[in-house]
Amino acid sequence: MEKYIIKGGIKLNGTVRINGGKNASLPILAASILNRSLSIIHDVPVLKDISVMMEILQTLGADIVRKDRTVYINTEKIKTVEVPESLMRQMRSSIFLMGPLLSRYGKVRVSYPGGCEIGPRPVDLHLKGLALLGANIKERYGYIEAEAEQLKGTEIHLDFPSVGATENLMMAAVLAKGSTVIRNAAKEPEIVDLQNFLNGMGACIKGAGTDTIKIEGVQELSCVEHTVIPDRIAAGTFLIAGAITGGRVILKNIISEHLESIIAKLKEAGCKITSGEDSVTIEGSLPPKPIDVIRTLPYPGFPTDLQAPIMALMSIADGTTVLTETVFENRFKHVDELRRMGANIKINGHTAIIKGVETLTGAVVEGKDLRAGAALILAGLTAEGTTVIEGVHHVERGYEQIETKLKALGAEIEKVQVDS
Ligand SMILES: CC(=O)N[C@H]1[C@@H](OP(=O)(O)OP(=O)(O)OC[C@H]2O[C@@H](n3ccc(=O)[nH]c3=O)[C@H](O)[C@@H]2O)O[C@H](CO)[C@@H](O)[C@@H]1O
Ligand SMILES: C=C(OP(=O)(O)O)C(=O)O
Repeated sequence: MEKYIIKGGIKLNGTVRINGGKNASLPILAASILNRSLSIIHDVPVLKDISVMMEILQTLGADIVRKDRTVYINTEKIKTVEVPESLMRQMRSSIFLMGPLLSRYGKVRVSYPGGCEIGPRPVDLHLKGLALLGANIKERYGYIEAEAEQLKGTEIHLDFPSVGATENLMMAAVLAKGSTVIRNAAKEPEIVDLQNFLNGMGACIKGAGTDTIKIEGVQELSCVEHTVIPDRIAAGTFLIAGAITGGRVILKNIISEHLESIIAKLKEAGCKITSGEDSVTIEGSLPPKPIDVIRTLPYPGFPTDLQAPIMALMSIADGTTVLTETVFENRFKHVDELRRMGANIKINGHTAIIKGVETLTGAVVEGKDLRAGAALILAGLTAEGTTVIEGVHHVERGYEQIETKLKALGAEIEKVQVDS
């Protein structure tokens, strides 16, 4: 078993390059199925979820080569439309295979996807949308099967602006006959990136980034070359690392517009932040000021993926913060672990009331999901003494070599192998 061991209390100082986004890369890799030819994708992060998606594509018959940060995928020889259950269960994003396979081959068979346990994560909106596009869907024996000789453009109104459903339906509609309109679509930057990738291969999509996306079906698609947008959640995490240590951190390769909601909250916490064209600098000052209210919301609201990290910061604020999680049912698994480190947090339904304490203290804790793990690393960076964090495999789903990057900023952090 691997663990992170952190000696806290060091102000971080230096520059970190933010890698291409996990959440942007995953649907884009799945979308490479659509062109039945070559996709060249730059700045694909080296992460567990990405290797699972590449393994799935390879199992389906795609040729994949990674050279450094660029992935070359040729999907000309896809030979099956069934994704093995063992791979489906490894992450939530395996559901992205449905739209492209159904659209391209008229058939798909997958099991229910896995992923972090942050509350129920149904796929009803994905399936409802695919059915509206004309798919005949059967859910039986733990599998979802969908068939349609030719998907047909239609109007889809999402009950909730689900990121994954918007992306899956965009991919499904690209080769459908006629026009599709997705209303109440999610507006996340990763959806704009997917639109740009798909349009790069010849799709005709407009409106990503707004709540109405229009897709005019086309018959054929071709090769594409694309660079994935920077990971705004990793960027937010490193900004909080600067804030929580009272340090000075410069992020390179970011799109500052994507960070507006987190930057606004970190300014409320008393941090000095300056944004350049593709960089941002944070200067933290301790103790952080409390942020009165934080509510997670779909983009451009405060991202649920930064809820746990900002809670770590507010644990040492000079006052009380009320933080409400509105996107996921059960995303407070970090709270008990932060309490072990001395945090004073009360939970009332979906709301956490965080009374800042003067210092956190090192303890043995477990990151039970990806962002919970990140929050505990952040807490460990500020805590007195040594923090041992279990659950490295969750963190590695979404952060590329986080320990190496934090070390380069001056942190005392090691990833160690421990006999379990
Ligand atoms: C790979 C990826 O991009 N993951 C992100 C994506 O996840 P994901 O695409 O799974 O998130 P969604 O936006 O779909 O989910 C938001 C909410 O909608 C619900 N829902 C979703 C689909 C559905 O069919 N039915 C339904 O009820 C979910 O249970 C959840 O409560 O957006 C989330 C919200 O910003 C982020 O936390 C994830 O990091
Ligand atoms: C919940 C997350 O990812 P996924 O949707 O891939 O589980 C995340 O990135 O925080």
